[in-house]
Amino acid sequence: MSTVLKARGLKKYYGKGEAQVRALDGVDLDIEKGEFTAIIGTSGSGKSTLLHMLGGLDTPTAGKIFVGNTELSALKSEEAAVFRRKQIGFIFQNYNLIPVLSVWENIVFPISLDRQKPDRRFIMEIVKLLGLEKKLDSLPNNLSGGQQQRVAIARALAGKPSIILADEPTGNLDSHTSDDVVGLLKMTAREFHQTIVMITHNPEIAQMADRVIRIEDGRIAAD
Ligand SMILES: Nc1ncnc2c1ncn2[C@@H]1O[C@H](COP(=O)(O)OP(=O)(O)OP(=O)(O)O)[C@@H](O)[C@H]1O
Repeated sequence: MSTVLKARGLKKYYGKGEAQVRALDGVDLDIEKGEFTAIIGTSGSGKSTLLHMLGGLDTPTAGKIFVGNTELSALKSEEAAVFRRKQIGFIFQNYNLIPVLSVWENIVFPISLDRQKPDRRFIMEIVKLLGLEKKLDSLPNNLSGGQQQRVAIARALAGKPSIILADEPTGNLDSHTSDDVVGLLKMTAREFHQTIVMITHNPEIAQMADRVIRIEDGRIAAD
């Protein structure tokens, strides 16, 4: 197994003095290729902060993050954005689809930002696995929550990133749809050898993971 994502001495402090919040307070973490990791913990424990740091969406107060052999935390913001779009797919609770673009356009949008050609054959494979082939011309608002999240999964996978980071992706879905969506995510990621790190409040969803990490007060409390 090889490590695809590594954090060392990761800290994120917000504010100063009395009002300072230590959202992350020294996290060391190694994520292996192909692993499906769930991150659990109470509200405010630092889960989203950790995920955002791991994906380079925000910069740490201290510590380092490596994606493969690249130190993400050392890249300048424009470099980091390009690197991120190639290596990391994000899935959020609120889907974050663009309402005026069709399903297909949403799926290929991050690829078009880098002026690359989408691999249509590969994306159609994902679309079929996710059961979206009849929805490609629809607008996101005409889809159910579960369908919208499947579009967000297809978008995250479309650029063939090595890592998928998902922040409470089933938070707006009923339990049956949640199981389906995570099952599909797990299946597609396995098919394409991708690594998943997913925040969840749902114990059933956490049970579907290979590894469960509990965050408490900005630190890893159990692994
Ligand atoms: N931009 C910010 N400015 C100040 N404090 C912040 C900021 N973002 C997060 N925090 C604080 O950092 C701590 C960790 O927040 P974080 O969102 O990482 O928790 P979480 O475990 O993801 O919570 P939830 O499960 O409710 O989403 C909280 O105390 C939060 O209030």
